[in-house]
Order: sequence, then C-alpha cells, then structure tokens
Amino acid sequence: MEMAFEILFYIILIFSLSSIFGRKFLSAKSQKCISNRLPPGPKGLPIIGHLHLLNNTPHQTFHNLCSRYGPFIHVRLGSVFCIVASSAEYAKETLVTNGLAFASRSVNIASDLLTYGSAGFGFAPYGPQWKFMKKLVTTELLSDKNMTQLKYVRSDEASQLVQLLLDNATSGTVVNVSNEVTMLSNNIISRMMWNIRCSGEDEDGKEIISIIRECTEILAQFNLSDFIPFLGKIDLQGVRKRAMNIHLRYDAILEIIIKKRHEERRKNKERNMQDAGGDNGDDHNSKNFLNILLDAMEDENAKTPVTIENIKALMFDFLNAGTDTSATVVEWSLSELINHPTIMAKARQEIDTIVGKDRLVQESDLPNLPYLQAIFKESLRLHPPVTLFGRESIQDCKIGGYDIPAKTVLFLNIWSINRDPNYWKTPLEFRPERFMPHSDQKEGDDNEYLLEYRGQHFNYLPFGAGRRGCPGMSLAALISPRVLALLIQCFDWKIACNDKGVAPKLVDLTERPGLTVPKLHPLMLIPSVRLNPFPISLD
Ligand code: HEM
Repeated sequence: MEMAFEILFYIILIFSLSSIFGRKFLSAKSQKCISNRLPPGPKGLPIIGHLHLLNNTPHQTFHNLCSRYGPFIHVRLGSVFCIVASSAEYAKETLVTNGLAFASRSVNIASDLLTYGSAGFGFAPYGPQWKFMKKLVTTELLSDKNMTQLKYVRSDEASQLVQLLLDNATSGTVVNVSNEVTMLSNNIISRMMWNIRCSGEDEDGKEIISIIRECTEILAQFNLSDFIPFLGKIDLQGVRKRAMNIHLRYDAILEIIIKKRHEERRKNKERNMQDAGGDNGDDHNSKNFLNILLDAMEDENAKTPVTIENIKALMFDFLNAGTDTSATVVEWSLSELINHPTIMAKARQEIDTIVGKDRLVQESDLPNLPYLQAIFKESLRLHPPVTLFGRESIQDCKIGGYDIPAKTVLFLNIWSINRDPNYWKTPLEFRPERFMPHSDQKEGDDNEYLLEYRGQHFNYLPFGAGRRGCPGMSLAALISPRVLALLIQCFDWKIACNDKGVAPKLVDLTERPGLTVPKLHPLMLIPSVRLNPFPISLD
C-alpha cells in the first residue's frame, strides 16, 4: 500500500513536470511502436503509459491484465515498451523460437551500479563477454566436477543446521526457520565462492549478509527514474544514492577478500616451488570460485581477458541469484508440509524406508526419493522463487504475428503459467502427486507427472529456459531437497504462538513482494527431535 501511495505521489509530480518540459522525452522507440502491429493491451495514459497500474506484486498485476487481454500483451512503462508473456506457447516463442532476439537483459540504474556496469553475467548484455562468462560458469565454476569437489561445503553446512536445530529442540526454543535456511544457503554459496562463512564471528561474513539483504531490496524496488528518462538525473526516490552506497561497501569488502586471497596464493606458490610441484595442502580452498577466477585473470594467453571488475560483478550475481532462491523453496515446502500432514507423513515414510533411521539423508540418496523430488517440484510450481523474469530484445522480431521492436523488455510470468488451469489440474492445490507416476495419479492428471523443470516443458519453467536459463539449477536441486529431507527426517514441527499467544492451526501462506518471493511472515516453528543422528555424519 505504502508503495502505491509513493508511486501515485510521483506520478502526480511527473504530470506537473511534464507540463513544463513538454512531451519531447517520449522516445523515438515508443513513437515507432505505436505505428506497428502490437499485441493487445490496456489503454495507457500519456507519458506514464501503464506505470500507474503497477504495485509491489507485478506478477499478480500482469496476471490480472493477461486474464483480461490475453496471454500476450503489451504495456508501456513510461518510455519503456514492454511485452508480457503468460502462456506456455508464448514462453516458447519468446525464449526459444526467438531466443536469440531475447537473449539480453534490461539494466536499470541500481543493477548497473551494483554490477560494475553489467561487467558480470546475469545482467550482462548478450555478446562476447556474456558468452565467455557462460562458458566459465558452466565448464568451471558450476561444473559437475567442481560441484562434487565442493560437496563437503554443502554437507558441513547441512550438519551445522541439524546441530543447531537439535540444540533448539532440546531447549524448546522457537526457531525462525526462514532465517536459518537463508543463512545456510548464504553460507553454502559464500563458502563455495570464497571460503567465507556468513554466520558466526567473521566480520567480512556479517557485512556480506547485510549487503545481500540490501541488494535484494533495492533491486526489487520500483524506480521511476528507470522509466521516465528525464528523472534519471534527479534520483527522486534516492535509489541511485542507496545503490551507490551499497556498491561502495561491496567493493570495499571485495578488495579486502581479494587482497587476502592474493596473499594466500602467493604463499601457496612459494610453498609449491619449495615442494617441487607437490600438493599445496590447500585443496578445499583451491577450488572455490574466486581462485578459479583469479587463475583466469592471470592467464596471459586468454582470448577474452578477465578483469577484476568482471570477477567482482560475477560474484555479485551469484550472491544475488543463488542464495535467497534456494532458501525460499525450502521455506515454502516445509510450510506446505505442515499444512498437509498426510503429505508430510508420506514423505517421512519414503525417507524411513529408503534411507532408514540410522543415518542422515545424503545427496546421493536424492535420486532414490521420488516423492521428495515431487514435493520439490510442486513447491517450485506453486511458489516459484522467481515469479517474473525479464529479458530485453536485441533486434526486431515477429511473435505470434505481432511486430516486436528491438529493445523491448519481455516479462515472462512464471507464477501465472504455473497456476494456469489450461495446463494444470487443480492448479491452486499443493499436490505433489501430480509429479508422481501412475499409481498415485488422480483421474485426468494427463501427463503432469512427466514434467521436468529443465527448460523443455514450457508450462513449467521455474528456472527459465533457453540461452539465459538458470545456470545454478543443478546446484539448487542438490541444496534445497536435501535440506528439506533433513528437516523432515530429524524433527517434528509445531507452529509457534503468535504475538497474541495463540498457536495458529495452519501456516500463513501470504507472499512477500520482492525480487524473490518468500513468505510474508517468517516461518516460526518449534522443533522436537524425531531422530537423533549422533554422530552427525553427512557425505
Ligand atoms: C531454486 C533456486 C533457483 C531458482 C528458482 C532460480 C531461477 C532463475 C531464473 C528464473 C532465472 C532467469 C532465467 C531466464 O532468463 O531464462 C535465473 C537466472 C540466473 N540464475 Fe538462478 N535460480 C535458482 C538458483 C540459482 C543458483 C543456486 C545460482 C548460482 C549459484 C543461480 C544463478 C543464476 C544466474 C547467474 C542467472 C543469470 C543467467 C544469465 O543471465 O545468463 N541461480 N535463475
């Protein structure tokens, strides 16, 4: 609500300013669009277009507009021409059939500052730098080999979470599960990146976590200056100033981390020289992302040189894209399981049968736990961590017979497609059985159980698809289901009392607006020990 008032206030201001400046800032691009054959859309207002329709849950706003005007619509946000795709057919058309045209991302004032002018990967324009980064990410940083080498990080963090929850269960303490799984996910990504834990005593870690939180907030903030060019310099909402502040803090901490790492590398090299090529005894640390990137930067024969800005920006992308997303799935899954005790019981039975009660679930068990996988998939469907993602076109193209000009921003509404009754039976129901083979199927389930999230099934795209589909999908599929399995295996859960002293019967499932969409209210639960896994041992 607050945001709606803020936007209304600025819109009135824009109208006043526009009467002074006239309409000349309406870009040539949007003028050109008007003459072409465009997808349908609501009637826009002069200058601001459809800005007034947006609130802080754009996926829901676009969903409502598409229910009225069809699955492929256009809107104009100030001077920015946008299309919204809200069906499997248009997802395929935009992400794959016209995948090259829509291979870029739009950049805004905050993301430009935070990513060193798009020097990283996630916000990089489509071109040689992005292609080089993509190769580095898929063949080195997030390669199967590196994921296997860094398995000890994920296992260690999972053990630490179980230990912490055991302590809480023993003392009967209420646990903020949302916070704990976010911290776990931050720790995993941060240790894989540069071997720093975010929780605990490490000051660098604490600063990193506070930066991540502020970034998520500012990147999700709707900034009018991104859409009304003449406001760019004015910074009405103070977004540029805040983004600059975060950027400077991020840069300062990165400088410290990189300096320390250079020093360690120098010492290791000296030690290696003395040992005449022997092991440097630092193998855990050596495969972290920062070391791989510093190796790439020091490679004098590289065709595409890697700069320090590339490294800092890429690290930013991972922190930003990889932490909250993986945690959000666990938070939603556990919430749904508590609200559906029969599903919880079935998941537990599967774990008890396949894994037993003598040891904890390991990553290697995951392929043998189909019901757990179905819960993971169903959670990604009903509560996709990324509800809406954006791309930008680099050339004119035709989609569904409509003319789409270059530099059009595409919003793909995953949230809406995942709830579309044309593709899903009882789409608003949390029902993992839809992803299970025959015996558990309800009549008319068709082939929902065959659907995978890897980007080939266009009615189910929690990780996107095509060239810019999520490179962290396999990592997320290792982290989230395993953590969820441990929470199911080791603990019984009770909902904690609210501030009125009443324990609600069901977990509240309201969404919090933002770049990723976690629960509005953190998941506050009281664990009790179901399986005491001493000694805690994970692979
Ligand atoms: C459940 C967890 C996750 C979900 C649901 C998710 C979802 C997404 C989505 C929808 C996109 C946009 C895809 C597109 O444009 O087609 C994306 C992009 C991206 N994701 Fe993820 N993601 C998750 C975890 C991760 C992790 C763990 C990492 C890395 C450590 C990561 C790194 C990225 C990057 C770098 C991009 C940008 C890729 C590019 O622009 O080429 N994500 N993710």
